[in-house]
Amino acid sequence: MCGGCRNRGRCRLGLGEITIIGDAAHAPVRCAPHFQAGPNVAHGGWTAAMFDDIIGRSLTQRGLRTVTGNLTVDFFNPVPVGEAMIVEVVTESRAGRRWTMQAMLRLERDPSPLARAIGVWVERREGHFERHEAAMRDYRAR
Ligand SMILES: CCCCC/C=C\C/C=C\C/C=C\C/C=C\CCCC(=O)SCCNC(=O)CCNC(=O)[C@H](O)C(C)(C)COP(=O)(O)OP(=O)(O)OC[C@H]1O[C@@H](n2cnc3c(N)ncnc32)[C@H](O)[C@@H]1OP(=O)(O)O
Repeated sequence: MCGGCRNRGRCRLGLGEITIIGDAAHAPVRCAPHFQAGPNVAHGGWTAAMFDDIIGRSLTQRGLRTVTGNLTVDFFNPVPVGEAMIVEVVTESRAGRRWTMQAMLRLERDPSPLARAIGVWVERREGHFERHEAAMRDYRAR
């Protein structure tokens, strides 16, 4: 679970446990009603956040310490609210600290993709978050 929900013990985005199979992964997801945009349709930001979280956590579960460098989402069809869906993640390539990842979202019982994400995750250098904290302390002291 990400830092925002860990203490609550419940993923507010509605994302399930990730299963890792080699360099791929999959997870059950369900868009919570409070992310509704159009009638019974998920907000596009939910779809992007869901992909970001699932891909990022799948890399964490594989023992990689990464941050999202970029993320592009293609929306093929409306994403329903409250419906059981599956996200499937694959590793496209790796170059140094850069991991190019792709993921698809689909209904649980239908193989057609509703949305696709492609993005680059960059392995963090030691002290990544500490450097950020220090930079923010300097900024606030200005
Ligand atoms: C949502 C996921 C939750 C996952 C939580 C999981 C489990 C929780 C358990 C424990 C919790 C503990 C810790 C939690 C840890 C992480 C979770 C949070 C993840 C995030 O919080 S995510 C937030 C959004 N994310 C950012 O906040 C990134 C902001 N950014 C930067 O911090 C820097 O920008 C950085 C680090 C990306 C690079 O900086 P840097 O100085 O280390 O490295 P440098 O610039 O030299 O780049 C090295 C190579 O990456 C290439 N590269 C650089 N930037 C790129 C880009 N944008 N796109 C494509 N490629 C890029 C270069 O081209 C070069 O490639 P090459 O080596 O081939 O030349």
